[in-house]
Amino acid sequence: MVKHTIQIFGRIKPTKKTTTVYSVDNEEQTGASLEFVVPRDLADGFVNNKRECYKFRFQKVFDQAVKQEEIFENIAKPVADSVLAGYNGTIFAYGQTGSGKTFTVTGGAERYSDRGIIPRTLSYLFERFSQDSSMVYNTHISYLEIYNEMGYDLLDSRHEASRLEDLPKVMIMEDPDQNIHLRNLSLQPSANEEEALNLLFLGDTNRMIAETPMNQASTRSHCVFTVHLCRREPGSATLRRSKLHLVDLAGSDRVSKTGLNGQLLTEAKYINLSLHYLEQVIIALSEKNRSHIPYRNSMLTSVLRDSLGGNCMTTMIATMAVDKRNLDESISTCRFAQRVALIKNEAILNEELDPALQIARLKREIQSLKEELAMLTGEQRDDQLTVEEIQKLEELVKTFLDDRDPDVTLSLGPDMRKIQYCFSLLRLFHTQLPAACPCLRLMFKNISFKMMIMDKHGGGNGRSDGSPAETVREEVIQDSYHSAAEVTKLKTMLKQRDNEISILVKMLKKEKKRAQDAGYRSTDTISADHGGRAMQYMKRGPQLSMGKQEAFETFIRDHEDHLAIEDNKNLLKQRSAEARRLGEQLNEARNRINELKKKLEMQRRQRAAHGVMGNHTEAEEEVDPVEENLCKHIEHEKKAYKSTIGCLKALRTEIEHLQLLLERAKVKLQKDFHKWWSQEEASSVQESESEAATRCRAGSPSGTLQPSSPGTPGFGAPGLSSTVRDPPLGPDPNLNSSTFSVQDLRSFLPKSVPPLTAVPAWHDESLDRRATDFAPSSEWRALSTTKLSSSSIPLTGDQQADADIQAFVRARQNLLNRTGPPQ
Ligand SMILES: Nc1ncnc2c1ncn2[C@@H]1O[C@H](COP(=O)(O)OP(=O)(O)OP(=O)(O)O)[C@@H](O)[C@H]1O
Repeated sequence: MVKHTIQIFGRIKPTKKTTTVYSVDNEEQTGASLEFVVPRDLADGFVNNKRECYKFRFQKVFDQAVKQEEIFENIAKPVADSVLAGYNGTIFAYGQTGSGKTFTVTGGAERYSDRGIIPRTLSYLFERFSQDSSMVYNTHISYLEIYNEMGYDLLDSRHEASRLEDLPKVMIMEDPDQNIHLRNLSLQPSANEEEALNLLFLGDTNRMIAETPMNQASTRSHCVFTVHLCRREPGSATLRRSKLHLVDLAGSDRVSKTGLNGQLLTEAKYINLSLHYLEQVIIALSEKNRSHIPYRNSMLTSVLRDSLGGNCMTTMIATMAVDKRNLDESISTCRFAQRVALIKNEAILNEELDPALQIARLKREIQSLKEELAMLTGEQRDDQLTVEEIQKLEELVKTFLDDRDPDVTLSLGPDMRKIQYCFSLLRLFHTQLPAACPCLRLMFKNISFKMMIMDKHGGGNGRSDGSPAETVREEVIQDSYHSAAEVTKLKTMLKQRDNEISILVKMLKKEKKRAQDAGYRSTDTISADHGGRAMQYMKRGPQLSMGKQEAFETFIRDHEDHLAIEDNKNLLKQRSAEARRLGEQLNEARNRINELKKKLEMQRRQRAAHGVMGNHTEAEEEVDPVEENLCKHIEHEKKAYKSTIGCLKALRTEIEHLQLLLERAKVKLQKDFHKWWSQEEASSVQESESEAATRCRAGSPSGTLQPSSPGTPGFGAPGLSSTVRDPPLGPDPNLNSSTFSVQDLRSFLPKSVPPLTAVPAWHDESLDRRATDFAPSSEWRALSTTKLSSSSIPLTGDQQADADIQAFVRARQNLLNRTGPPQ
């Protein structure tokens, strides 16, 4: 058992704004300290108007410039090491909204170097597994989100969550020993780093997609990413299970300060309540002689029960923003950390026996002891070997004979019946070999066991003793007498299978092409696995119409993440090219090694042949310089090969991460766009309605307005719900400006008015021309200078298309107002 107080670290988020006066001292003997100096006038009613200095102790404080790598090395690596040793570990980030919790735990969304604790820890763990061949490791991942006191499984791939409520709900269960179990939380196996990172990505994407429209999920919910580890020595019945929780808590901002109301206030209360219960648990744990710890008050404290005052090595990262306006929140975060530092945990090695394995091992031991006893007491077993036993022995002998290793052994245990049977098999084999020639003997070792048995018994007229060896012999004889009909039948079957395969290949190709056509992303940048989720999300919405697609492209160009995405794309291309180059180098090195090996083999054979001929001299027994040289060369090539593999592996990890970042950025763009688009549509409707109302009030239904006759461009058929405010100025000169929506217009029309033609004759070219000409520059400038409203665009009469065109023009106008036309 290891007694250990919770380790607390501070991390300060970089800022360009004026900061409060603070100092970090990491040189103190007792750890580190963080001190805030608050001018007395500012302190009034602010934090505590009696003090000017606030000093807090930490294990270490990471100031603004500290990079993710250092955070991982100092904070996460020691915890990961103890998890590898079999202890439970938890790292949780606590701090106000926007102070860098997600950045620290998961990482930034822009650069590979911004990878946070989770991806780095996964990378580290899998690297350690690969270095330790004495153990078998098994890893599972779970990802839980707690929002408004409800748990959700972020890794459920069966669900296409568009809302948080669509995700499976996770329930807390407690067994009689008061152990907590999370029902419905899936544990996903991950055999390597890539799979684990994919799970992280899946969870993060689910979290992002399922965000409530009103607020960012990361601010309002707690997330617990857990690595479940099981390790054992091969064949051992003892296994060690450990868990590593990596926790990104909701923002700790105080409700009173946030000025929220309505739904947000309810949520904030929940969050504050769960963080309040967390604080209560922490206070209770830091008080001596407290017998009751109120873990059950909230889901978060129930889940973290082991991490707080239990069997776990726990570390807290207090994240802080030090701009002036955040001073009081930072001080409150530090105060919380000081209380956490008082909590003592007792981590124990989670070792257990695998009952199934233990039983099997004991059974084997009993059997072996019985056989040994029988041998020692002379009580030989006289029952026959079973068919399975005989088959197993024959396989053992075959493997033994096929093995080129001169030190190979044949272990049969103490059962005399088995030993005798194997001897008889070996004798059979031995009598077939020309005794004088060792080379031939070696060659014969590679002759299949089946052939050997057949040879021994000649052309099938031997006596059948019913042993498996005999059965094999008979099978072989029968094989040779296959009738022509049988062969034809087999050939036909083969052909059928070939046909089936070619049909399947064609289908696969078609499917692949379809996926590529539909794909938003380019396949050279995004791996198939990673793309799945984002594609699902994109497919969920309706296909973008032309106008919307245009707006989307413009939106992307103006999006704040655009530059970062472009940078990452370029970096990805660069890295992919490097990876290709390294791959080619590897192939070349492999070929060179194979060539060298062949030469070496040849050299050895020549020398051996020399020896067999008997004309070798003493000198030839010595080390052959050619051989030695070849060996050195091979070693050298192997080293280069290994180091290239190392580089390629690192590159692969980086490429995968970049792919994930791009994938996530795309999902975010898509989501932001849909949100923005619906806002534009809504305001468009609102505006047109208010304009119409103004005109109605003025008593001027735009007197010149004429209901369109069939074939007249500009107005849709009754039933259109789009928001055509003005008749088009363009193609139809007969129509004057009007500011009616179609609904308004319809209310003026007699019921008997015949339906208007939905798609005017000029529509196609005109719209197509617009769609293609809408490329930046001329059209953009024209639009921006003439301040075109949606009414200046001729409409199609198609409800969906018209709505899109209207919204698009508005959106474009807004963008222009915001950013100016693109050059
Ligand atoms: N150490 C850092 N270096 C660079 N950027 C940072 C750092 N810490 C945070 N940021 C940036 O600050 C912004 C807010 O950070 P983050 O989302 O991690 O805050 P948070 O505490 O998780 O907020 P919330 O409570 O809303 O989830 C992000 O854009 C992030 O990239």
